[in-house]
Amino acid sequence: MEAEKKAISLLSKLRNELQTDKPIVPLVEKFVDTDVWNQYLEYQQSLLNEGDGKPRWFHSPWLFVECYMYRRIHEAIIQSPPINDFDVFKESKEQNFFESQESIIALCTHLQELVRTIDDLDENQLKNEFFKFLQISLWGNKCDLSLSGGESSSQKMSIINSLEDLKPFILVNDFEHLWSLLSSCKRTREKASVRVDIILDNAGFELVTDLVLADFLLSSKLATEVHFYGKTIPWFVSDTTVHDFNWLVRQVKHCNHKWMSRCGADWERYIEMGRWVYHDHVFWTLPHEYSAMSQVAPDLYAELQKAHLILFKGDLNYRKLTGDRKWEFTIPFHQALNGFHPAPLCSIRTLKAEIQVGLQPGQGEQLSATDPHWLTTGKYGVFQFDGPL
Ligand SMILES: O=P(O)(O)OC[C@@]1(O)O[C@H](CO)[C@@H](O)[C@@H]1O
Ligand SMILES: [Mn+2]
Repeated sequence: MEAEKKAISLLSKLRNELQTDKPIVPLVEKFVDTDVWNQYLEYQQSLLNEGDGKPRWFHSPWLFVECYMYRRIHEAIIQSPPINDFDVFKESKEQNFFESQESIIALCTHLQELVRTIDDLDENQLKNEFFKFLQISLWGNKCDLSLSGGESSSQKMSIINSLEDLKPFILVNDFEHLWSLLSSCKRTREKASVRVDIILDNAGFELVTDLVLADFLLSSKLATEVHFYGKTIPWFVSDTTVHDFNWLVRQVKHCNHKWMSRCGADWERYIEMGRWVYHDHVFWTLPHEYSAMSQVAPDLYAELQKAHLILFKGDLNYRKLTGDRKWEFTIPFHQALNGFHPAPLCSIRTLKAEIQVGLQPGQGEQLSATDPHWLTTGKYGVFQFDGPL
């Protein structure tokens, strides 16, 4: 109880600093990333030459202060032993999973039925199925808990039946590039292994859509191994940690629905066999944009270079890919990536923040005229690809 009281008082102090636009203060508790964070703070400070020269909550880049807020929430917890590994968002992540049960059952059933006949599918049918699983994973990204302020954001309807209706809301669709990349890897068989890396976003329903996609990639032989990347600390409310990942696979396996538990058993086997590999890296919960990765986390960059394709899930990843800058809508994605190119990559993201690149001339303006909130509601999505150099 003493520890809880301490954590709560640190959290109210944080809320007060935020609400009254206090200066952003260095982190104090020693942790693996404390020094890197404080260096970044100094860097932000060096960019300022007005006022008292201190970055403040209302006057600093949103990407930076938003990440900082989640890092400070974590600091309040690690400063309060013995509850120092408590996940403040665990309950809402689990609730999202349970509330989406019916949709999850529908997805697992679809996958299991498909897998049984997958070898009989012709090229075109396989391509259609691949596109379906990608769309499921895309719209799964609507279900984050950060945009809704932690309020329930589960998937109650079966997503598979909505895919056709949602197609007009895909603003950039580079699906053909993904298909030709993976199908040519498979056809030419020049590579013994084909590796797809998925930079995960939210736990709960979205994670199921990602695992179902990853399962399809193996079952269809479009990939031979899938590597996942999650967060090392609770992040943006719903983001996946290793505990969420393992918890979800266990839950799916122990569910008393035949096809759902079959999925869970398959997934556990993939992990045991090393066909699915989960990676942790502290870089994902730093405030840096991804063009800084090769400098700040060269080991992670080198790991990503081993992939034939990297899928970046979600809105925050998109903001970090593009540096969260005020780009023109028509700037090419490749340019906005600012030199970040460990391997061919694709962003799978519903739009929840005011940034979008790579649109056709006039497309953004037209959307603004017809739907003023198109950038932030999660109603629209993209498959945006940056291919081999
Ligand atoms: O990365 P995700 O889960 O798709 O979205 C995270 C998000 O909801 O959090 C922020 C708002 O707090 C925005 O960057 C974004 O809309
Ligand atoms: Mn998220």
